[in-house]
Amino acid sequence: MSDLNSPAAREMHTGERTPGAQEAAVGEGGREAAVVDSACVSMDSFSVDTAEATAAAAGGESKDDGAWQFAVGRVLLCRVRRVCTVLLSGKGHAGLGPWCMGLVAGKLAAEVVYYYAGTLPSEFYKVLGERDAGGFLPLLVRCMAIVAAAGASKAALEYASGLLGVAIRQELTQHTHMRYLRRPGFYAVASGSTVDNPDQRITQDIERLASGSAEVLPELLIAPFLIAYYSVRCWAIAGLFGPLAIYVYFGIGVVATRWAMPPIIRQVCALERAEGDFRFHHVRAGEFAEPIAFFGGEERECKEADSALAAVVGAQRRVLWRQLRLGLLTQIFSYLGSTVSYVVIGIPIIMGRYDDKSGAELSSLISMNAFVSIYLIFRFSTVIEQVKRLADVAGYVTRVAQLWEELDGRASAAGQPGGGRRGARGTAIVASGLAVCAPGGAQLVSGLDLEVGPGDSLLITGRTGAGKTAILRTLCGLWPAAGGEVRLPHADGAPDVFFLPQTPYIVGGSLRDQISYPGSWGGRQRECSDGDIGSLLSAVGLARLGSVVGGAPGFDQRRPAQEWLQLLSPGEQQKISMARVLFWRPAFAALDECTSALDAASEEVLYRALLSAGITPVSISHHESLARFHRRQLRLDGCGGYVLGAVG
Ligand SMILES: Nc1ncnc2c1ncn2[C@@H]1O[C@H](COP(=O)(O)OP(=O)(O)OP(=O)(O)O)[C@@H](O)[C@H]1O
Repeated sequence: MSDLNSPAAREMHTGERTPGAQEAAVGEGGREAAVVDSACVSMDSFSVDTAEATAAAAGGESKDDGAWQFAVGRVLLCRVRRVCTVLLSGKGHAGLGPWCMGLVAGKLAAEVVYYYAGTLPSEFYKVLGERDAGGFLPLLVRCMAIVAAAGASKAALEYASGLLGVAIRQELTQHTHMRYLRRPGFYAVASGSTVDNPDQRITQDIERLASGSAEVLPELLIAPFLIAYYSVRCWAIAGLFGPLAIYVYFGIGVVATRWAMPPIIRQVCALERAEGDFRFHHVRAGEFAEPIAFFGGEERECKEADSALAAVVGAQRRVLWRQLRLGLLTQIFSYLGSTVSYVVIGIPIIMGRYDDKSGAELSSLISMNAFVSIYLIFRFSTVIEQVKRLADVAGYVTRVAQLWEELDGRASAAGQPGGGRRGARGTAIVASGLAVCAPGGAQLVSGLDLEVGPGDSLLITGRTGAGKTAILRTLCGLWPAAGGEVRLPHADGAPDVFFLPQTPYIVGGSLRDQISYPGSWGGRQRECSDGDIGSLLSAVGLARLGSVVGGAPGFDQRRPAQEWLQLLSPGEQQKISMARVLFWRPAFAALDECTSALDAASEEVLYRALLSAGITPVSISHHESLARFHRRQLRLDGCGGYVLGAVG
């Protein structure tokens, strides 16, 4: 481990997670975080993990595999344990433990059927060898019934295993949603670059983890029972030498796969990252099709897409290469297994153990012996093969757990005292000595003293990049205050400031959903009636939208977000956003260039509607024409300083 904790190894740390966040996760994590003991996520293993991820992402192997295996083993085990804890304490299905146990019981029952199917050849050897015409027909009927039952149980078990995969996926995804889609983690993780492609981890990696483990786990769980049973049977027929030889053979297989598995986990992680980047490129190209077409940027997009594809293909090749190493081992192990079975069967025969048997009895015994020992070897081979699949599952466990750990870090960092603080509730927006810093640490505004009371509207201006939006982010709590204090007015136990971002957010759903988004706000629930929709559309100058959707009967007609985006121009999207403010009637509205796409007349209509609804605006704008709707102006100089005064 020491070489991996060296400064050189630490230099490889990519910033995928900050050590501070990691320590915070250890110290202040949630219920599941507590399950992961601190040793699991210590700085040592973290260094190894991120250094390795860097190497993997670069497609290189900079480290000694032995140390990597140790780190993977320790960290990975804790992550697996965490996933299991989530599944076993699941809320959605009253825990998946009974589910899993049911499937294991089913598999064991099916094994009884397979056992009887396996002994049939031995019985046929005996009946046919003794030319027993009377026994042949009943045996044939029994054979058909047993083989049909074996086929039916295999199909039923595949169905049950598929259902288990779906249940695991639902449980893990809901657990992730609960942690991801809430403050403070969502904004930081979704908008930052702390873990790559969180969306892919939630939508795809969890699914692969679930389907993979639903197939692998029951096999591994029944393995000890079957191995014990067939060991006893093998011992009874071939003596102690039989199971002993097979055990030694299996031991060699375990050591070999232990050596070949970790590089696959690492490459699966790198592949998933490349897949996520590739998909992101296409999602973005679709989202920005119009600007790309206006720019004539298709050729460049094609080059970028090809280079993202090249990264995926390269990662796939590396995974296949690592899998070949493990595949060679598992396949050779499987095929050599049949040779071991000949040894197990042959030695007792050569030693004269069955010399007293007739020809038919010996054929029957050899067949039975072959079945028992080959089945025991098959069970061991299955374990080794499942380990190969487990390597892929482990890659997905790593990616999903990394996302959880990042969310833990965010949650606990939010609870820790930072440079600034959020003070007691009041009736005004107050900033005292507020220092605003960008996540990289660059100071944007310092020593800001500000109080905006009801009716005391404020316009924030300054050159591009001066930190106007940064002030709103800090007031809202999306960014922690680097120093000083923030206080927000409260009503119904929640902040009474509606923050409207620079980019309008149009959701999928009905017109009623658009206007009443986010459904409940600031601890308030409000019915959005047909009358509300009609009057709000008129207030923001969007009455035409009412007729476009077909009047009141069309207010509840659901449309995908994409369709709304085609139906509404950027200016109309801003009007819809303003309709939301008017619908929720907050005491204050923080408006970040919310009328930037509107003509002056429409801007005036919106601001008059806001003021007559008694909403105090705190606006960011480059439009001087907006000054007349505000009492005071905060001018940022772009160097950390500011001037606050009356509009004039
Ligand atoms: N997530 C981030 N990480 C690092 N720096 C950031 C981040 N977000 C914003 N910044 C930086 O903070 C500075 C202020 O950004 P901000 O969005 O507040 O500017 P602004 O004054 O609102 O500009 P504009 O008039 O263009 O909207 C910018 O230089 C920007 O690069």
